[in-house]
Amino acid sequence: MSDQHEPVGPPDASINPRYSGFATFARLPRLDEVVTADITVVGVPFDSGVSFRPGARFGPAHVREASRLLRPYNPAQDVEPFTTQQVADAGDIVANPFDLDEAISQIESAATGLTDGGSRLVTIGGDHTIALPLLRAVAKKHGPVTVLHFDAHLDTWDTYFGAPVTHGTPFRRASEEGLIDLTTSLHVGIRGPLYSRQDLHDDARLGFAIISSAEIESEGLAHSISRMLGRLKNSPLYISVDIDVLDPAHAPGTGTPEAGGMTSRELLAMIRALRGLNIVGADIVEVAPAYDHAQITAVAAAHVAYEIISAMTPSTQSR
Ligand SMILES: N=C(N)NCCCC(=O)O
Ligand SMILES: [Zn+2]
Ligand SMILES: [Zn+2]
Repeated sequence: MSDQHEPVGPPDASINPRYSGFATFARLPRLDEVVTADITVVGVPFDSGVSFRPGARFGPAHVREASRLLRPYNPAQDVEPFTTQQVADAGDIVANPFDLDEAISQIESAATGLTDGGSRLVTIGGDHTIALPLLRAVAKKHGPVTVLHFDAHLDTWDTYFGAPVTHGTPFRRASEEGLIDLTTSLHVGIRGPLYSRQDLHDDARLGFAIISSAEIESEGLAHSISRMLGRLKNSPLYISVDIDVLDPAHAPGTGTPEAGGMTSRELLAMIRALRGLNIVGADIVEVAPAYDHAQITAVAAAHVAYEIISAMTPSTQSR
């Protein structure tokens, strides 16, 4: 935590209209306007890894725009995430749209640079490919991490068109590379058709347990939360939220929508339950504004990021 300096929060919305000015996440200061940040929000406008609808490269700008309405006090977690600690927006990481390998290494090195001073990253994508370089950066610092992955999709497939690095494959690569804890990692919200039964066997072998969307419905939210917490233990936790974990009614603006998903209320409740765990980083990916309506998806993503940042906030007002 940055001591000596009072945190700079968002400007007062009753003095500066919240719809004016450049969009940073939650109207927070830019990283270059503060001395250091405890939590850094960064965008990765990259979607060259998608298998279906493109457009998640425009996700960061869309989520920032919708995040203008967020307020400083989060009653659901009883925290002031922007007062207790310094949160700042680092802008966007440059990722080459024509060279996937270069993009991946640009993301890894930018993420490494942004976290070298101890700041934790909350990344807004971008398609799910970006989770791989982000996990590489996180595992360099923390060793293998618990991955808590909210998604309709497993994203542990092997290749698409022979390509090993895509938005459907980041967690297989991460598992193979030893970036994740194989005994504690978990998918939440899985549903929909697969390529074959084998997908589930491979997924288990790669280190993931599953709380499906159907299980949340049949067993209830409280049961799912306790199953989730039981699996996670207390190793360093990385949270990856593919916004398509939400039902298309709650998140139409995404590239590979699947019917029968979670509500935003359920997702926010599951994230709030992570408070107090050792969250070392997070991403929110797959927001594709071209398919969004009335910012439905972007509002959900902004709130997901806000709840994650709140869950990362120390409870004691330690300043
Ligand atoms: N990561 C996301 N959103 N989707 C992966 C879907 C891969 C497929 O086309 O089967
Ligand atoms: Zn997905
Ligand atoms: Zn995904």
